Amino acid sequence: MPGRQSDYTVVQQIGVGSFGTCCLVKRLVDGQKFVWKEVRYGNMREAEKESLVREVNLLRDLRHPHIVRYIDRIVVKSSSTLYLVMEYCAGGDLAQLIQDRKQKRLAGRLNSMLPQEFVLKVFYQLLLALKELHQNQQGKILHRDLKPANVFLTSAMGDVKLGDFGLARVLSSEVSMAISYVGTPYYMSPEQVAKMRYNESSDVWSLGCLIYELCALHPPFTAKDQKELYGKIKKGEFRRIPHAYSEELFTTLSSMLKQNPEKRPSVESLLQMPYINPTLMMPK
Ligand SMILES: CNC(=O)c1c(C)[nH]c(/C=C2\C(=O)Nc3ccc(Cl)cc32)c1C
Repeated sequence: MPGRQSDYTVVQQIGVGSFGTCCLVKRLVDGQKFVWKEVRYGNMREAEKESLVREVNLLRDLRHPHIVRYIDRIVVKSSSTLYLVMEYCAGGDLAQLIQDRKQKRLAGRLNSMLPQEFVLKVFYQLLLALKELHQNQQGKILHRDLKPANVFLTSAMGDVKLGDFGLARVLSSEVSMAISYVGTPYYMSPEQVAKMRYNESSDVWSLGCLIYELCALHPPFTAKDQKELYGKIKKGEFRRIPHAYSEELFTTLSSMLKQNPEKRPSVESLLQMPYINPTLMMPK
């Protein structure tokens, strides 16, 4: 049964997500911390509202260790606002972590780079999350907005959970594009630039961009404006990640950033790589 706003108290605003404000909240009955995200549906068309309800019901039923758990939903009709109550991730998001490391590098501090062991852990856990979404029993879910700000840490340098997804599919393409790409669309795939269909291999492209950025502390394609960025994405040239990271990892990322979606590795094939999947390295 859906909860009520009065079941929670707002502790503080902690971010502005792609669909609205994020607040740290406490459940009054037990003091447990959660995050709720406001989704203002007042300006949505009827069809969008109906698919939003279907999408939230689908996401509510997802249970996976590397996907942020949807806990509850609260509808406040008077303000046409949906509050999605979700699992609290005390480590914040990967965008903050990358920003912190960039500050360290600018300050000339040593060890500003993220350890390869941590990068590979994030790589593996996000592959498991994408596998769960793409092979979901109730229908394939594409993330469509995989980026550091949508990946959350359970603690500092801890495990990661994928959040803030699926809703982009609900909204009409112009609305979701407008909201999803409030910032610069660094992770947009060549097929999205060409306004072609988005599919699982587009999520693989975005994951390749994300893991590249964890290594280089900047995306593979950067530009001063969107036109230049789209040109670079279509050209497909990018520098090697720092040599502190293995040739194996750079080769894998290069395969994920292939222009032709059909040439990119699948999530399944990436999970079969022993250097990524620790369960494959266990002694027989
Ligand atoms: C400065 N921000 C933070 O410290 C922070 C922390 C500790 N957690 C978060 C964000 C979330 C969090 O902790 N759980 C979430 C579930 C879904 C979404 Cl879209 C966001 C979150 C943030 C933004």
